[in-house]
Amino acid sequence: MSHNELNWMFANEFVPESEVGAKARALSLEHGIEPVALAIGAQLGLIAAATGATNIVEIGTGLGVSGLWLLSGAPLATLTSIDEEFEYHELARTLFTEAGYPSSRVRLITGRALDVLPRMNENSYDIVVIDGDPKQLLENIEHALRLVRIGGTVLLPHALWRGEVADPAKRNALASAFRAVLNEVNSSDAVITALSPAGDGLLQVTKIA
Ligand SMILES: C[S@@+](CC[C@H](N)C(=O)[O-])C[C@H]1O[C@@H](n2cnc3c(N)ncnc32)[C@H](O)[C@@H]1O
Repeated sequence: MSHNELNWMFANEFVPESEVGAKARALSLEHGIEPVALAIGAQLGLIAAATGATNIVEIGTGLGVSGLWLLSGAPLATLTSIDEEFEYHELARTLFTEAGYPSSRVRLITGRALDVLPRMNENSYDIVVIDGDPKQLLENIEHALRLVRIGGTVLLPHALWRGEVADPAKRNALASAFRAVLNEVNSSDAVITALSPAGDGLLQVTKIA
């Protein structure tokens, strides 16, 4: 195994997950949902804490693994999380409650992201996490950059999409869409960007203008 692979595994296994988080992760896998990697979860929590986030939006609740990490860093924040699956929201609600987060602070909106996002206020949120349908990545990024306030951050787990983004031989639609997003934010003067190779990649984009 290469040094990079060892570091990657160590960084992922180094992070302790809460009891409810581990339960949500196990349940997610049972339901065929891919939760964010541990290292990504920890990074979401850290960014929520470091930015003093009070208003967070998430596209793709799943059973709440990423949401629990976000709230672990900003326990007083309000999380608005969108998912099209009502059953997932029912389970996620139970898990958020079990973790001690009241329903007043976890707003679960059941619906399709592209129906819900246009109704949300622009320049209003500290963090927007995009973890919904990757086929709608370009539209979701556009909405996320609209919703986040100046100084706020858009977070994109899976930004390296299964190792395909870094492989120029992979030219399928998803790999190309992720590459297009990376190129676009990299060349924009309106944002500051960092790309972490942890998990399946985490793109971090802070809006500065
Ligand atoms: C990768 S999972 C999210 C995992 C979650 N963030 C976590 O860390 O546990 C993607 C989620 O997006 C939801 N989803 C897929 N397409 C969607 C759409 N068009 N609108 C809203 N939610 C969608 C799926 O139901 C699924 O729960």
